[in-house]
Amino acid sequence: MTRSAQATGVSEQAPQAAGAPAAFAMTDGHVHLDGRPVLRGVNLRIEAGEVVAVLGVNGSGKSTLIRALLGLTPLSAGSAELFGVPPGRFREWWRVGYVPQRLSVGGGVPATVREVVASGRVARQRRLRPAGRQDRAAVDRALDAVGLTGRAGDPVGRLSGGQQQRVLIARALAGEPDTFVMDEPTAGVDAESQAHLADTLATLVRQGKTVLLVAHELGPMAPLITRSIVLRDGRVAHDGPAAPGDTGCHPHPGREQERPHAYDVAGGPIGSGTAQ
Ligand SMILES: Nc1ncnc2c1ncn2[C@@H]1O[C@H](COP(=O)(O)OP(=O)(O)OP(=O)(O)O)[C@@H](O)[C@H]1O
Repeated sequence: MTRSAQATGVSEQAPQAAGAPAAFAMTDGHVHLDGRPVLRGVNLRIEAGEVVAVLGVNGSGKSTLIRALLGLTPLSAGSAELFGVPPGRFREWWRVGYVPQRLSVGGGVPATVREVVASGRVARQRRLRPAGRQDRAAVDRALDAVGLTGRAGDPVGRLSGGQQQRVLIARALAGEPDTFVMDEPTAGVDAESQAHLADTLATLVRQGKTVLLVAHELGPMAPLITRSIVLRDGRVAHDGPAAPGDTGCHPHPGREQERPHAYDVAGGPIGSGTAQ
């Protein structure tokens, strides 16, 4: 295990003031895609400072849930809020670092690693102002955090899948947000990149950042997770603390692969009706 994955220590950030709005909230959220219900009556509230894993079988609606929380996929019914504001009216986008499942600048775009990471500063920069010293320093720190300083000048297309995932994480870090949303950051990622991610995540946890991540396999990130939400067929099947060693009837975030996919609250396997 990497050094900081073991250090799940106390947050360096002051606790959230009482009465502060949740980082994410959804009330009776429904999403239909192609006329099919994908999210069905989801209720959840994620406070600032929580480190939450969203688990579930393929097609259970994990990506759709986080996209809906960010306003990237519209709700067909119900409501969502980001820091107390509906996503459509939310303006403080610098507060949220989103790490999508895949790098989308790849195909033929000759952007360098540094350029992609620097794009994470956009929400922080004032319009039409060139990047300043602070921006460059933030990009340098982000590259260093994911171990890609030496690759900064390389086209991203030349990096491995795991390294490209680290570029996306660095892009989110560069914006210095207080909240991270990561969609399967370890999917198809090599062991070295997984260890880097666990290190980075441990640092974020120590800093008191809010983290919401979708994962199939938590691996070295498992000890950092404070809460797990399991989706089943577009509904929340489990929502509770992810205590290490708690293998009772609750899903254990780090052991999905041992028991094919997540388990439901009754301890039985989640139906595979929606698996792809
Ligand atoms: N743009 C879309 N149009 C139509 N259906 C979609 C769209 N995106 C996702 N779906 C469907 O919605 C369901 C939930 O997809 P989603 O990607 O949210 O699941 P997931 O739990 O994140 O799956 P995975 O683990 O495979 O990423 C799936 O059945 C999927 O096929």
